Amino acid sequence: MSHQPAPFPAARFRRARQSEAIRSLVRENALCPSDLIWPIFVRDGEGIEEPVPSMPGVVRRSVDLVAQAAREAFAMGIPAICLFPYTDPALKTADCAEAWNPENLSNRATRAIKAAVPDMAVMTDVALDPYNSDGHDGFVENGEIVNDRTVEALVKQGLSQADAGADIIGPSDMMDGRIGALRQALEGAGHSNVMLLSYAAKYASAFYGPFRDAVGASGALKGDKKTYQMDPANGDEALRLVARDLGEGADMVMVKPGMPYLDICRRVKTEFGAPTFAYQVSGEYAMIQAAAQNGWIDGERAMLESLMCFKRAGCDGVLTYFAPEAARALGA
Ligand SMILES: NCC(=O)CCC(=O)O
Repeated sequence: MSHQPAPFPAARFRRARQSEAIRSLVRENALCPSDLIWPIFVRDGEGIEEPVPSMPGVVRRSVDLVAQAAREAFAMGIPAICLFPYTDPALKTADCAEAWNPENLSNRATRAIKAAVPDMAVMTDVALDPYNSDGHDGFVENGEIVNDRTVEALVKQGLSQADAGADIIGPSDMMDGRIGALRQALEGAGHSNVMLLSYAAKYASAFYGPFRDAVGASGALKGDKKTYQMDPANGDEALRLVARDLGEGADMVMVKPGMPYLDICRRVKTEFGAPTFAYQVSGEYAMIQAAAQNGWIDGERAMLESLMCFKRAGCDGVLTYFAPEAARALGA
């Protein structure tokens, strides 16, 4: 910015901060429930809500209660929900076949939500980790996570999700070439309106720990995900990945985790101007909740501040476990 402010006292910046009325007039960004995508955990059974200990306030819900939660969230102005299945360990195999079972938890939950709240957008997760006995997002051969055979499986998984009624498919696997393969397959199967929200810049992060508890993947994972998820030291690479995924047919892109990566969000938005989302991941959620529960921070203020900062960094929206709480705090 080359513009120089007038010298003091002509310029007194505190004039614009003197009251809530004035502050609201000059506020540069706004946070609303329509900015939020709510990730939820689905489990088997009926009438079950089971707390996730490492994510205070978050539960795993059976499909019937997922539909009810979706109805309530949509009534609060939250436009989209994102499904993550807690898969029975007995269904986790090396061939990951449960991932494209039309009757798997994610597909059943999608159909239940679309039946209960047809106007709510349902987003699903494309990656093999919830179904893989090795806990990885791709197939493991001789200790290596193989790319191209995994992409073929991801396409089957994505198509089964689109067939179940998903509006937005979110490939979170970080294999190379999956966006183009999915886009081509969706077009070929008559799903040309199904959107791809690419987890384009997904980092190999320590902040995913509580999520792995929530989906029951902590025990299964052998090794780490550093050969496919990004090195937290890299920024330019994120731009190359976003360019690649937009070029292959992604409609929207994501940066993940969120709070430690706001510089990446800003660079992506400024460079491409595409719909840009951040994922405020489980570890970020858990840190705020744990500090609030200890009385160390004001939980509601910290939540709203963290979400507003995503907007300021250029994000069009945020995936956050706080979605319903934030919508309530925003007066929905
Ligand atoms: N594919 C989805 C995730 O890995 C979520 C991570 C988190 O919330 O920690």
